[in-house]
Amino acid sequence: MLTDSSTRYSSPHSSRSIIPSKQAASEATTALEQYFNPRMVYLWLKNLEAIIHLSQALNEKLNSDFISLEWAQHREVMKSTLRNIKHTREITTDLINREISLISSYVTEYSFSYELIQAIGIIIFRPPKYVKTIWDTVAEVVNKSHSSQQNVTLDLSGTGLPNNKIIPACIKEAFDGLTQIENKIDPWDSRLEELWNTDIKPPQKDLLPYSVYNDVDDDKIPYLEFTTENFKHWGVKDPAKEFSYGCTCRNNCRDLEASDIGAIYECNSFCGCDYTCPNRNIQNNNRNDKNLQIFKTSNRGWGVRTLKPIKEGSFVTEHVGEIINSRTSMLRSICYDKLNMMAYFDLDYGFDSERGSKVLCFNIGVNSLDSNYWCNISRFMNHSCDANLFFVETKDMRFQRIGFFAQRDISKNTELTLDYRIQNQNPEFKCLCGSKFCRKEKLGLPYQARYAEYLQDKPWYIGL
Ligand SMILES: C[S@@+](CC[C@H](N)C(=O)[O-])C[C@H]1O[C@@H](n2cnc3c(N)ncnc32)[C@H](O)[C@@H]1O
Repeated sequence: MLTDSSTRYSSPHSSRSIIPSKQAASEATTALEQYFNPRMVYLWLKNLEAIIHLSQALNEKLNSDFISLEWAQHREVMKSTLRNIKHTREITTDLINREISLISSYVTEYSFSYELIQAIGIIIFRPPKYVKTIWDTVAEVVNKSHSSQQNVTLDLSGTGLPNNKIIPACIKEAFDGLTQIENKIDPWDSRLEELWNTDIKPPQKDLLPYSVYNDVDDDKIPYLEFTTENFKHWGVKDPAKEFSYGCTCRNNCRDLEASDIGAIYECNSFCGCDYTCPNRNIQNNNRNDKNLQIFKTSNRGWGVRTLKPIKEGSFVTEHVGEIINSRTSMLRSICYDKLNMMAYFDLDYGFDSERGSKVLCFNIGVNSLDSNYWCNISRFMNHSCDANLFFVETKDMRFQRIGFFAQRDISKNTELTLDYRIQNQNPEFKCLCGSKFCRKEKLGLPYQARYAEYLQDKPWYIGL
């Protein structure tokens, strides 16, 4: 709990107040200015406001520094953020003013409502159909828990994960409140759709960092925010010191070691080598993704291809997105899972950065990389059972990074693919990679064994 009393916030629905420190408030403002576009600002601001109204427990658990800013401060922060932030999209003053006024009108009209949630989602984040589906999904999960009068367990059967994910009571309480509001209010407002449809312009060519090609249909790439570096969502703790360990390679890592748990790591400050070590490509930002293109595939949505040949072992690009902690990832994944949206990349597999200990259970206490919205080109890379890229992780003490490297020589105009290893977790995934090694029906270990064999003796993690 915070101690300094520069700002005091009292929710009208609560007898308690939260007292943030000056530093926390200023950090929140800085984070907003640096990282959030107007849509995200609204999304998180209003979701947090909503949470205050709906659940004390959740309020304490989530982002208390930020929640505790006064509403007047929110507005000021929002305004300056909206005006100063750098966009990859065209955001006009008129749009900003209309968004502010629409949100304000919702706050006045409904205090907090399902409609407001929709407005937030639409204005900030996703087209209407996604918001509706997310809402229905969450409502379904929560309703189930009420009808059975017991904790709801997310069905993880078939994922290969322990089937023990219980939705905390505070989250159920929050969504229950929202569902009650939903029942009272007409769930749709044409103003929202109108705003969505009229004001959000497709990305301007010169603002997009990559070329885009579509000769399959008329689709435009989805509304996303492109970024070149990872950033941390609220509440993400840096990895504990114990997370890192150094290699004992000799010869400045020209004789490389393999990794222990199926992942490959870059060298770090715990290693004996120096910055000239060839196994430090991600941290030295040696990526080379200028010649990549986003293109529409005939059967798997968008994909990425290279317009120039790539040599085996080259560092192609980093996987960039938003680093979230396990709580945030659990909240988001309730929706993402059901919507078949991309899962996360777990950054510190096997290590709980919050408690600083090893974890046995996948995904609990670990930070993840979410590139469903903030992303770079790697977000469009499709899966292949015979992928031409592989990934390497850093054990960076500030936070980890993921790099994609060429598994073999890749000729120009070839699609770049990753092995999501998804069939091991989700047998429902219908792979359309078309490779002769496709494991549509060959799941599990046989493939892994073959993969290990394939990788043996390949010095493929050295950047060229
Ligand atoms: C990381 S996204 C890749 C970009 C995606 N194609 C798009 O248009 O946004 C992952 C999604 O692409 C699709 N996908 C990727 N590889 C696939 C494959 N081999 N077979 C079928 N679908 C695939 C699936 O819908 C998956 O959830």
